[in-house]
Amino acid sequence: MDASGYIENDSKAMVLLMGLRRCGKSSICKVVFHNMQPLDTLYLESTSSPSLEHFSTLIDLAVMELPGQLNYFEPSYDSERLFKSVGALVYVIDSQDEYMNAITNLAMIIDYAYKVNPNINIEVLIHKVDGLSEDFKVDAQRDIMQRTGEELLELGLDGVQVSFYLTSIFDHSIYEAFSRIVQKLIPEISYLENMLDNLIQHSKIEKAFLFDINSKIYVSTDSNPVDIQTYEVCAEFVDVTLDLFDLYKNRLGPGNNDEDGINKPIYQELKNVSELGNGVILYLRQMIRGLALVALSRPKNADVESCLTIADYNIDIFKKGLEDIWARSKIDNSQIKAIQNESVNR
Ligand SMILES: Nc1nc2c(ncn2[C@@H]2O[C@H](COP(=O)(O)OP(=O)(O)OP(=O)(O)O)[C@@H](O)[C@H]2O)c(=O)[nH]1
Repeated sequence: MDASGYIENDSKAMVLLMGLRRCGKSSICKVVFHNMQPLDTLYLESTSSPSLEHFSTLIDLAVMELPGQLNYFEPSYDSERLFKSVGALVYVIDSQDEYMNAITNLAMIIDYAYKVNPNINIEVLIHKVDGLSEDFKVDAQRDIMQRTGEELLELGLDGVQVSFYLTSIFDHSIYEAFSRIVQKLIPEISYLENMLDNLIQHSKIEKAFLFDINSKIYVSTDSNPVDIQTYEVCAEFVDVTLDLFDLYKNRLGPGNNDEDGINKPIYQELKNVSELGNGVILYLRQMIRGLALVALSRPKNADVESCLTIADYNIDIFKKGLEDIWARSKIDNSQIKAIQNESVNR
């Protein structure tokens, strides 16, 4: 595996989701990757065996959920192979429950994971914060960070980098956290950020996100800080666009028949532009591999039509750049595989 968390043999970045029982792992997977309504997770049954979710954005990603009751360190379980193939370890702590056991468990897992795979990203979700008051949230975060630091110090692991996120499935915080976790696994992330910076500078755009349409995780954004409300507006725009698109997607094309004379639907690129009551313009355009660019702009006194024409033109160029990056990353992967095969055959 390279530094960015790729599994050498199948070029997939793996995210491992762990935590004690009932901390919320399955709910996170269901809400983020299967669009389940948060309230419906109340009735989820306890997970008894590891489950795997695949999704393809600019990178192919796999999220594996390990059940809380599994003992990863018993000899029959090949933990070493598992941890070696992981790019990010996401550990979920239930902030509404007594969390000392979880912190001890987390420190033990970090100790093991870090020895097996020093490149692993350690990410901690302080989860279910919807039930906590603002003050309590900050206190819980400080307390969990401090206690984790102390546990790691005791194990001689004080140099290990651990990132913490406050999350809940009842708002957008879980998507924001997953976005940041996934971005760390994308080797081309700095190019993408530069390209988005260029795009917004030349197109009167205030903020742009590159969304994975299915999960609404953003795989990249420009370098301006992310304001969660802007993210929410853009994520909801993805939902509205998909709903509208589903209504019309089977439009048949007159004269667009296949060799058996059957009328085929016309391929339509996903695109939506909408002006809100406060003058904000939202723009969505399909890119490659399940990705969509969503941009927010406030043209104020400028001519909206000409702003959109310029944006269209620049987004065409951005899309070509994205196709180039994708083509290049495929070549790089196949070269790595060829080199690996060669060294195996020698
Ligand atoms: N308030 C609140 N409840 C949550 C949140 N996320 C999950 N839950 C609830 O927590 C309970 C346990 O969630 P699960 O997803 O089944 O937990 P799990 O970690 O997969 O549990 P095991 O499968 O036993 O390992 C469910 O009743 C969820 O509705 C959250 O963000 N806020």
